[in-house]
Amino acid sequence: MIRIENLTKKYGSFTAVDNLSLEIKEGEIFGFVGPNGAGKTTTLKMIATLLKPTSGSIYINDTEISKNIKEARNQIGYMPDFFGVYDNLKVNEYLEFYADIAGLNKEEKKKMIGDLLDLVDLTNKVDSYVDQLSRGMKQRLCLARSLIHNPSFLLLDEPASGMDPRARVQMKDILRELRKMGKTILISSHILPELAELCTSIGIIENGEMVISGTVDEIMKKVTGTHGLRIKVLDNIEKTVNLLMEEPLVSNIYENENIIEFSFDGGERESANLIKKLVAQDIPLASFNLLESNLEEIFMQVTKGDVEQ
Ligand SMILES: Nc1ncnc2c1ncn2[C@@H]1O[C@H](COP(=O)(O)OP(=O)(O)OP(=O)(O)O)[C@@H](O)[C@H]1O
Repeated sequence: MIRIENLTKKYGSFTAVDNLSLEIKEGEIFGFVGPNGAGKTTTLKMIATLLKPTSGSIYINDTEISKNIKEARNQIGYMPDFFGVYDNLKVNEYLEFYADIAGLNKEEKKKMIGDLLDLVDLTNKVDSYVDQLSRGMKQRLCLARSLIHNPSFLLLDEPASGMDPRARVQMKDILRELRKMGKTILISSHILPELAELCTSIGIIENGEMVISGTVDEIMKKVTGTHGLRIKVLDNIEKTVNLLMEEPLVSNIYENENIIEFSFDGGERESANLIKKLVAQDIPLASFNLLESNLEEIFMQVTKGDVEQ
């Protein structure tokens, strides 16, 4: 568990992180979202023990990190937003270098590097020069490096930035795999919809302050009071619309061919009940999704300071 209490970082008289608190439970993927310059990198660096907070506390499993920096570093894997330059270094040499720093013995090193190359799908690039890798490959190598000492917590600063859509999907698959392996992950991004489908919780930061945090569902409810849902039905559209009109949690129904969008004032349990009802009425439901565009709107809304906290 990572817990941050009233964290503040000042650069001279400028406050980059302002009294920030958050908690990330074990096994979560927490999305840390905010516009450029919001204070994400500064926060991640403080958790990674690379930057000293001006005030406030950071706990890893109930131990304040400044009390035992070595132990905190053992537990944390940090992937920075910029990848350094490594002239004349091959992929395996690069990972061996970091494995040596982490103090792995020969056998551990061989196994760990093999496993990590497999995880990030770079096994066939083991003899390539790091500088000659594509951007996506470099990002994946950097992720592998952050995992070399087998940390429980991962801090990833914009891991998919600059990647093409295919590479982003691949990065997301790797992150899901890491979650299955039991890692707790904090991932920063300035793109909210990209994180929404991956993360268990989200915090939105602006001007160093946490504007809103919670599960995607909770945030949607806090901001709009409702979610936007989109369903696709193969036929029986009129019957579906009539059924939806009878639902007290449904409003603003909009229909376009066999796609129906509506606002829904309920949580996941209520959504599940709605699906059950529709299917029980023989509605051929082909898909049922949360409207992603609403997340964009939320981000725009909260980062304009429109939201009451
Ligand atoms: N070493 C520094 N000295 C002075 N100001 C700094 C320093 N590092 C960061 N800042 C300022 O602190 C603020 C927060 O920066 P930070 O890099 O944490 O934001 P960010 O949310 O990670 O942004 P981005 O998405 O652009 O990476 C910015 O206004 C930045 O200019």
